[in-house]
Amino acid sequence: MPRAGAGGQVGSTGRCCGTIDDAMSSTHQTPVRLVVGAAIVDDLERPTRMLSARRTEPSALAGGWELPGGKVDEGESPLSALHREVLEELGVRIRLGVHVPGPLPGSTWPLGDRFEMLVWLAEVVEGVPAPIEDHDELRWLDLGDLRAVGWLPADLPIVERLGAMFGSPPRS
Ligand SMILES: Nc1nc2c([nH]c(=O)n2[C@H]2C[C@H](O)[C@@H](COP(=O)(O)OP(=O)(O)OP(=O)(O)O)O2)c(=O)[nH]1
Repeated sequence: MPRAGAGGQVGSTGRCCGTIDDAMSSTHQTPVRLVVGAAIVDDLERPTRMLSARRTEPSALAGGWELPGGKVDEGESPLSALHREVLEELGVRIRLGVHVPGPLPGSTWPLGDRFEMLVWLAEVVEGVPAPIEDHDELRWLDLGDLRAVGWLPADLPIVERLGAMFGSPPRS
């Protein structure tokens, strides 16, 4: 699996190519915007729980649970964006684990028509997560019960994959 190394700068994903490096050094071939998300676990080496966050906006997505993260800004690398978003939203610094490959070219996960997401495992190295921005509640989920919250629809395949990675497929 790709390591969580330094990434190139990117503003959109570009669907042409087949690797995460392509997604991370896109040439803006489509209007699809790149989003990054962190599957934050309690311990990267021996995970037992994963953090979920409940969105507050926009109204169409409010109340849905998701992975902390957000859009990659123009001229920003995906990994810088992920660290920035997690710090802004939860007030914590993280250490990244493996990339969680998605099904699209560039190893991204589809989020409707307008967004694609790169996902990494992560653990907190400084601070205690709090719903500072964009969320009104955080919840640690047992890895065997990842479906305990109402995930945004686009997150369900990601959660399924994470459950398989953790060796405990989520209950339906
Ligand atoms: N962060 C995140 N966004 C997700 C997930 N699932 C999902 O469908 N999305 C959607 C919601 C949004 O339409 C889009 C990401 O936008 P965002 O609102 O999180 O990005 P952001 O924090 O940079 O927000 P903003 O500054 O543009 O307001 O992707 C997920 O697990 N995490």
